[in-house]
Amino acid sequence: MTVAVLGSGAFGTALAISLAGNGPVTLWARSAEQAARMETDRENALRLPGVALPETLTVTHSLEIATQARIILLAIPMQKLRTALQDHADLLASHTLVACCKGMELNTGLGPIAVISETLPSAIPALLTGPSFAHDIARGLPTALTLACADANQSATLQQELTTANLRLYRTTDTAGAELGGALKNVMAIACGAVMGAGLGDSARAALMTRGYAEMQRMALALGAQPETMAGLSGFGDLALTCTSEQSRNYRLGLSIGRGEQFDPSITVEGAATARAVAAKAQAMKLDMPITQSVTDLLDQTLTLTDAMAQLLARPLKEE
Ligand SMILES: NC(=O)C1=CN([C@@H]2O[C@H](COP(=O)(O)OP(=O)(O)OC[C@H]3O[C@@H](n4cnc5c(N)ncnc54)[C@H](O)[C@@H]3O)[C@@H](O)[C@H]2O)C=CC1
Ligand SMILES: O=C(CO)COP(=O)(O)O
Repeated sequence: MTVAVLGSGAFGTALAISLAGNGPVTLWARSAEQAARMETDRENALRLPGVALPETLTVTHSLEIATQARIILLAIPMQKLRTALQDHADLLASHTLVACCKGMELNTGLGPIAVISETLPSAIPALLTGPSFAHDIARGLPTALTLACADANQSATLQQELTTANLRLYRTTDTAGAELGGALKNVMAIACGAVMGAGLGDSARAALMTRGYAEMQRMALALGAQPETMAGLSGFGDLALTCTSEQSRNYRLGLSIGRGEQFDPSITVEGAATARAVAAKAQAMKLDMPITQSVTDLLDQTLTLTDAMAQLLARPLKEE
């Protein structure tokens, strides 16, 4: 077994299903009960109902078994990643660890690659990111993602090993760009959902996506990312998907804000903590990121959507 996936949520299960088409894959579930249920039912009824688990996919609660694999995909939410790595440092050290989360750590402003490097310096950190919904991958629909690893040889090897029949990977060594694209687009998806939920229209959303992309680039380029990465799958591609589809949880959180409805707090919405982390980082870097700041204020309920839109529209006129 070459590959294991840690985290049996929607994305981890979908990736494991797709990778199982290449050969045996182990999916690690944090809960022993869930692992047993998935093994028996051959389905992740909780997060990915209606999709059968292939025979080459084994679900386990034993991290000793899962970490026999050389390549470990970490399908764990960004804000939980550090704890998960610390809790299992002895078993995960020296592996190739491919983070599959999209976000920025709230207390540190770091992305998943930096969190892996800080926590487990002997591991080889990489990132799998880009436009893809778990249900689409699990159903075998065509998907293209970005595999980012600072080491060019590792990046090429991982690209080969993690590409499947329906999951086409592009590679990059620009880990900063890949991380920031995935983190920042979630914030913009909340903004777009809010605008659509409030009935402000498709034109307003297109404006937000475009100015949101400018904001994403402002931070990413200041942090050393390549413009080509931002224009690729992990940046523009994922922004386009997440800001326009109700499959996105970030977008749906925005919709509920725009409609004045409650949102189930148990649903994983990476953009919420990330908006706050990005806003703090932007302030520290003296970067102008008004959409991110508005999303943070909306989430904190210190600003209404009407006032947020009025503020954005009243900003000084400038060149594009
Ligand atoms: N669902 C999707 O369509 C996609 C999700 N992603 C990313 O994948 C990441 C995970 O998202 P989902 O799987 O959708 O979320 P989810 O909410 O379905 O599952 C999260 C999983 O993480 C596990 N987990 C939480 N804390 C943990 C800890 N401390 N140690 C070990 N495991 C822990 C949970 O038990 C759960 O199985 C997020 O960063 C998300 O942005 C990326 C692309 C698509
Ligand atoms: O990252 C995703 C699509 O690429 C999934 O989006 P959500 O986390 O908003 O559901």
